[in-house]
Amino acid sequence: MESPESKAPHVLIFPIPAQGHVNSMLNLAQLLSLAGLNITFLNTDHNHNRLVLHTNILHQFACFPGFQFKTIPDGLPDDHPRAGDRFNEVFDSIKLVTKPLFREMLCSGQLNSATGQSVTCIIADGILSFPIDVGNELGIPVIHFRTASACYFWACFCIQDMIETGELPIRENEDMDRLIRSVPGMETFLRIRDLPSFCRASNLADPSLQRVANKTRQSPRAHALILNTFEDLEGPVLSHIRTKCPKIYTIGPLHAILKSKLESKTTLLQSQSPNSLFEVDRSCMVWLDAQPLKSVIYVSFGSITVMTKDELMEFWYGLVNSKKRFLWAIRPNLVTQKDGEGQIPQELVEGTKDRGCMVGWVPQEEVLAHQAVGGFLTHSGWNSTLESIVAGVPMICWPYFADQQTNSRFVSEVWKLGMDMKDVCDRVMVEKMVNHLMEETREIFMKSIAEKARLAKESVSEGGSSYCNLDHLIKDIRLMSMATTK
Ligand SMILES: O=c1ccn([C@@H]2O[C@H](COP(=O)(O)OP(=O)(O)O[C@H]3O[C@H](CO)[C@@H](O)[C@H](O)[C@H]3O)[C@@H](O)[C@H]2O)c(=O)[nH]1
Ligand SMILES: C[C@H]1CC[C@@H]2C(C(=O)O)=CO[C@@H](O)[C@@H]21
Repeated sequence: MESPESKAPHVLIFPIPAQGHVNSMLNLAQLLSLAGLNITFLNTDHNHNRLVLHTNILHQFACFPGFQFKTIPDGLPDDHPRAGDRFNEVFDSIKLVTKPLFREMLCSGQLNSATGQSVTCIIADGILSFPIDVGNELGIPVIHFRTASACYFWACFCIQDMIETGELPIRENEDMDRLIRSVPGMETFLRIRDLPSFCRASNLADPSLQRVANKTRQSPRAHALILNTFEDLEGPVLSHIRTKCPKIYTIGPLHAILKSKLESKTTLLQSQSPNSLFEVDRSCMVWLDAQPLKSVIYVSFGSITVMTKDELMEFWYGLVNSKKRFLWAIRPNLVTQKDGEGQIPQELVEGTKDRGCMVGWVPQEEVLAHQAVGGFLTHSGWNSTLESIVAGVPMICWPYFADQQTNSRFVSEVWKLGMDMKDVCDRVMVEKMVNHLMEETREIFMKSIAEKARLAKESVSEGGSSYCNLDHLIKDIRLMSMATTK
């Protein structure tokens, strides 16, 4: 017999094991916990250990009696890099190892909440479809949460149409600046080079292309779709997505809505730390404190970008030659091949000593909010893009893969929040772009990003679209749980 308490919603949250997915899902987990829901956050063993090692995450969630962490293997050895160039291996391993365990965990009741409640709703990463199958089998509603942008989601949704109209696969010697016609709403600005990176495959059977196209088309099977975006940013594209997925909860920027909800809860706010899988080096904040207002370009390529040593050197030379101050987060596994190894040229050593600061991993939200930061050279990961918008920091985009190619087109051409450097990596271009952003075009970009920052903050404030949508989502989850435990 179910007790009345068993009707309290118990939400299982399950991200794929990547920083950009884990941190936005953790933000959502905290928001739902604040609303009094029981939450189980299912992380891979590997990432859970990294989170525990580098953050105070256990302490941060300890105040929520209905919250628990559970872990599941991703099937990979601990020393696997899990970086962008090898992420297919992560997906293969999830399919082979994690998928059957996930089903088993739900069937066996291992994922019941701390108080014994069974799962009443699953919020699963939108790039995975097996949680929908498991949910259907067990009568548990599943909500898809796609952590990337809506513009990318829509481009992925249209891959099948691009194939049918012959726009894909991209032909040899194709003009990458040719406009794509089969993504409704983007006909006037979306070029081949701006498509999700997986569309660059010459073979339609390419596993990454197949995955992203197929999984995106599964979202209408979910009870609803959560997107970490806001209506005033991606309204037009959201209208298109709504024709396929009518129930969409736009509740972003999640980091900003969480911050605004925590503002009145001083003790909780104080215990917050970045949801980082890497060790945060705070020494850069001391360095930033000593720099003049808006003088620093912050450089980071996120958590899974990899580049060659030669590419790194082009960025380094460009930054030093620009004569601007720079803060560069260089992850330990950012550089793949050990090409061009040798001594660092003296001019780089000197230029960095005078004007630069290089660390492994920074507290990015704090860095972007620092008064010394005037620009962001980014890989255009969606969290970074949203964090930059909220902080009002214009961007230079150097997309690496996935949604980043599309995000950077929107940042530069649609929203006019910065410049796109995609497919180019040379020191002269880096220098030129940095100088443009930090000097010539600075006022224009600052004005447009300040307006977007205002809209973002409005959306997460009481009465704003994301604020209200989060309330609706919570109500929906409560209703679902009453239906599932009847
Ligand atoms: O030194 C650093 C660098 C990054 N971050 C944080 O790490 C996150 C990075 O996320 P994101 O910008 O989204 O990049 P990725 O880590 O590359 O995220 C993956 O997941 C995102 C969400 O799906 C996608 O948009 C990206 O393309 C994909 O690569 C952000 O919250 C940053 O604040 C830090 O805290 N310190
Ligand atoms: C590792 C990448 C494969 C696709 C994923 C994604 C998506 O939602 O499609 C976004 O960015 C990347 O982290 C994921």
